[in-house]
Amino acid sequence: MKNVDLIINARWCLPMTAEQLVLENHSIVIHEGNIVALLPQTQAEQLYQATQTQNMDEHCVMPGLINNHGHTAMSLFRGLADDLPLMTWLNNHIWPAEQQFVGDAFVEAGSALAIAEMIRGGTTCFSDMYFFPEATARVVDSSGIRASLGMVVIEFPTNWAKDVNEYLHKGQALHDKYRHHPRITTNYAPHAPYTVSDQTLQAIIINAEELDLPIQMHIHETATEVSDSVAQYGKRPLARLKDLGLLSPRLIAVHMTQLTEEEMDWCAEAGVHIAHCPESNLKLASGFSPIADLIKRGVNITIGTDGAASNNDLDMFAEMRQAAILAKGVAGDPSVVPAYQALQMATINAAKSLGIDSVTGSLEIGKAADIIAIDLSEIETQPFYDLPSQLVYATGRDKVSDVWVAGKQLLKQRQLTTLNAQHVSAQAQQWATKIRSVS
Ligand SMILES: CSC[C@H]1O[C@@H](n2cnc3c(O)ncnc32)[C@H](O)[C@@H]1O
Ligand SMILES: [Zn+2]
Repeated sequence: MKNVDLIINARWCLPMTAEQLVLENHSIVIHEGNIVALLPQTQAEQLYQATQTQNMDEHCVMPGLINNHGHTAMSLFRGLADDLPLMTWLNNHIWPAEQQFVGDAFVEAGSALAIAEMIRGGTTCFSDMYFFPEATARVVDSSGIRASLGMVVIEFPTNWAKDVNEYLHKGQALHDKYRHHPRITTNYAPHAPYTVSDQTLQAIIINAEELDLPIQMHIHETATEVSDSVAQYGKRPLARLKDLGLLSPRLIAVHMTQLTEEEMDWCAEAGVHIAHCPESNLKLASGFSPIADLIKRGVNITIGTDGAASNNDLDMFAEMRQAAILAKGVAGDPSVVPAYQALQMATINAAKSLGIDSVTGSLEIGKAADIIAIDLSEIETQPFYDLPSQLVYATGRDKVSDVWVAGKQLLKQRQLTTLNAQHVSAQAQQWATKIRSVS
């Protein structure tokens, strides 16, 4: 008998390693944060002795979800400015509010709120793009979640940095500080084609190559972005970025709602990843990303919620369902984006885009134990025929009962274990009082 830290016995297990592989009555054996075995429960009982055993008798366990694009601290702006198109929302509401309120304390409180919501919704890893990422990093560190934090660049002065040099310098400092952290990685995060110059993008491409990092950027979010670029540069944004050499497997292009056939071919040829944010795109009426056409070409599609100021939640279960359903409507074909594919987008595809698929994104021996348990015993998930279908089309985030990241339990029977829910809520309410009083 081998001694191990934890065994999770699950009625159903969806490891996300091979299409439609559903394991029944299996055990996930975890030691020092990693998965050391995944085998039938009867065998596990003979081979391993665990310090702790968790029986998930009516649950499905699967890899934690990866929210591949968001602005965590913006959770404090949830509901501040709704029902507006993107540029009105940004220019008249969000950017002025950010100028007034965003700082280290705001980002720490907003990140705690967002991370608490994500853990309760089964998200074990997120990719972020926001100011004061060191404040987010502190909450990532203390909460136990996993994250890829953006080294942001936006070419106007903000409370975070006054010019490009300062943005790049502060980004580099973040990278240096966390380069050996077991759960924090970094990415370059130039905001958008309309806020970052050619020269800066060229510098970012070189830096990303040197540090071997992904680059995330809002691209082709709206038709206005595309027509403005044609007026300013004589090119659509993607053509401009292609000429600069940005299209590569490093790039995670966020949104991509406006795409020609030729542009989709470029993405496929260059190995560009896409962070599809269907709810944010729908709410801002930005358009729809043609993900079924992109998938046909072999483009790796991942899913993000975007910030809670535009979504207005960080619910990856809702986002998976929206991605699957919207794709069918846009393609006029119900067979596109079946449930399993939506689950892949929210797990292994995102891990690949972030360069962390050797660590997370599926339940496999040697990977970190980033695991969620979903209770399938309730009325809403009866009867039961097909596990992926049930998870995407019938289950909600409220059915996530338990969450582990690197083997540490962050949610236990729906209770947060590393964040104080009352304190997080109280802080958010205090910020709202302040924001309300001056808005
Ligand atoms: C450089 S930090 C991120 C920056 O992006 C803003 N933002 C939030 N959501 C969106 C979106 O959907 N499109 C473009 N920009 C967005 C956020 O407010 C920060 O200023
Ligand atoms: Zn965004």
